[in-house]
Amino acid sequence: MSIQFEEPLAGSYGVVDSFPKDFGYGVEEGDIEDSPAPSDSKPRILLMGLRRSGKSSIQKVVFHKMSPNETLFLESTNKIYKDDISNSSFVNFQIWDFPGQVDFFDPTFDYEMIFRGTGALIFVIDAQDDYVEALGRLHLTVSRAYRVNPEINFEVFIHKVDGLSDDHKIETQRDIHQRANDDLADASLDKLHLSFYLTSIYDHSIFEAFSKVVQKLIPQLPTLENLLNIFISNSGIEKAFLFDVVSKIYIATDSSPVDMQSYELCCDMIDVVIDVSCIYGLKEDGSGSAYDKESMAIIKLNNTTVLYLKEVTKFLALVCILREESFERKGLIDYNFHCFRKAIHEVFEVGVSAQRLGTLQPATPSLKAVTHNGTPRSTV
Ligand SMILES: Nc1nc2c(ncn2[C@@H]2O[C@H](COP(=O)(O)OP(=O)(O)OP(=O)(O)O)[C@@H](O)[C@H]2O)c(=O)[nH]1
Repeated sequence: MSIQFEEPLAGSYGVVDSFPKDFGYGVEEGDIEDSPAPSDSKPRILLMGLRRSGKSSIQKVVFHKMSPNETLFLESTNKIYKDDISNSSFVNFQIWDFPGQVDFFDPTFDYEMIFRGTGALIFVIDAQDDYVEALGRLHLTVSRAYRVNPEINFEVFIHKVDGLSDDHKIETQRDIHQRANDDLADASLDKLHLSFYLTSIYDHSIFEAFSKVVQKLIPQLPTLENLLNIFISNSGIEKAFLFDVVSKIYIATDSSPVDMQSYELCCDMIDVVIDVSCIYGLKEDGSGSAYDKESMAIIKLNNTTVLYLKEVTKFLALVCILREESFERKGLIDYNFHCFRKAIHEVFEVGVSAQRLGTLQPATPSLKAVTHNGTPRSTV
């Protein structure tokens, strides 16, 4: 990998001469848009938890733009609801929303089949309720799933924390963490790792948590982070997120720490851009798309910060936060962005070709392979 710094422009910024091209798969290029994965072989993200813990609300708010208040009227889920979101999103998964009363001892419930093709299991606990029963159910669920497929990422959403004070949130998280891990230790399941998140549909925490869940399932994540690091350090940018536009999940960011405010700002920018584009960007007969190759936006804030959004792929947008003085070198930023965009396309094209040629050797061969929009797909 070589990066050239352009001398006269700025001491510390430069032109990105080339991004790394060989990402380990090293095969011919292919078409990024075709070869969709058959829907049943897509990896699953399971949403499980007790009744009324908030599973359907999470799925509707994150992937279907439902406003949080509307979830008050959601009916209870009675059977497994499979939501395939890959037509509109980079997130090429099926989200399976389970009814709260799922019974592992019911012979018609084929949990072996379900867990075998699962990438992540999200267990939702209602933090506003007594969570003793939920902890018992969590233990039963994860221990069953782990025995069938130890590759699953186990994620616990301590949900509805909007009703809790800051102290109470921390105490609840500590208590749930402690009890859940004690239960696992008692069952000699110390290797089973649980990750915990405090979430609410009434703020951005649910999008942030889902971002982290999805990132763990993207085999190219280190490459994407590396590309973002190279891009921002050569362009004088403070923070950059690669967003899945439809869900506002960020699938990668540079390695500087994420602060919630920056993330919220970037999410809000996507909303503004898509809303304005829907109103004023479509053709007179209503045809066209609110998000396409031409999509880009610049928002200057009153604190000398600039937000810069640009289209990367059909599903992805780059949103950057930078200072006004750095934005004076817009030409340089745009040139570096051009190289960055090309590299991102190559990452996913290479993945698709490898899959087509059957030469891909992902980190966990039993589960992950790359699909047309870049996310892993099950090979079971
Ligand atoms: N305060 C608060 N309420 C929430 C949150 N998420 C969901 N809810 C509410 O919780 C209630 C239950 O939500 P659902 O999404 O139907 O729960 P579920 O887990 O899918 O329920 P079942 O389908 O019965 O398993 C609804 O009234 C939601 O509005 C949250 O983050 N905060």
